[in-house]
Amino acid sequence: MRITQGFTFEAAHFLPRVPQTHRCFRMHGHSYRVDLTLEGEVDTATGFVVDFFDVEAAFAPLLAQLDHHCLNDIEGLENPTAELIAVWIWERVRPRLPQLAQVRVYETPLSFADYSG
Ligand SMILES: Nc1nc2c(c(=O)[nH]1)N=C([C@H](O)[C@H](O)COP(=O)(O)OP(=O)(O)OP(=O)(O)O)CN2
Ligand SMILES: [Zn+2]
Repeated sequence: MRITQGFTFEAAHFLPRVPQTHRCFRMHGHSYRVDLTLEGEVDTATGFVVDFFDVEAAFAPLLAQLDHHCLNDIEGLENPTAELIAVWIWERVRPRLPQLAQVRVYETPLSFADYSG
């Protein structure tokens, strides 16, 4: 069974490694969405793979770091592409939630990156 909990946050960023003529070289913002997918057996007692509340609690400190911040200022996110944000989240959430199977980061409603370790 796979379950998914979604989160949203607002953040500024720029992409320092694209050409200066690329519009993403300039500071701008996105309404990001993060989907955390967890995989496992359904506990017969609770009916849960993992309690969604536990997913929220595990992600809360990261959400606080990301929301309404400039992502480039965050350690490990100096080049905050959707791909590298997904890796950054994976590395910090997986130790708390070993059932984590995928991190999906939407930079726009139509553009996202998936990471599964
Ligand atoms: N593989 C990736 N490509 C791009 C990334 C990325 O993270 N991974 N990021 C960007 C920029 O952050 C850019 O800001 C993306 O957003 P946007 O310019 O809004 O892209 P849209 O295509 O939705 O813009 P429209 O205005 O709707 O055309 C670029 N590439
Ligand atoms: Zn961008």
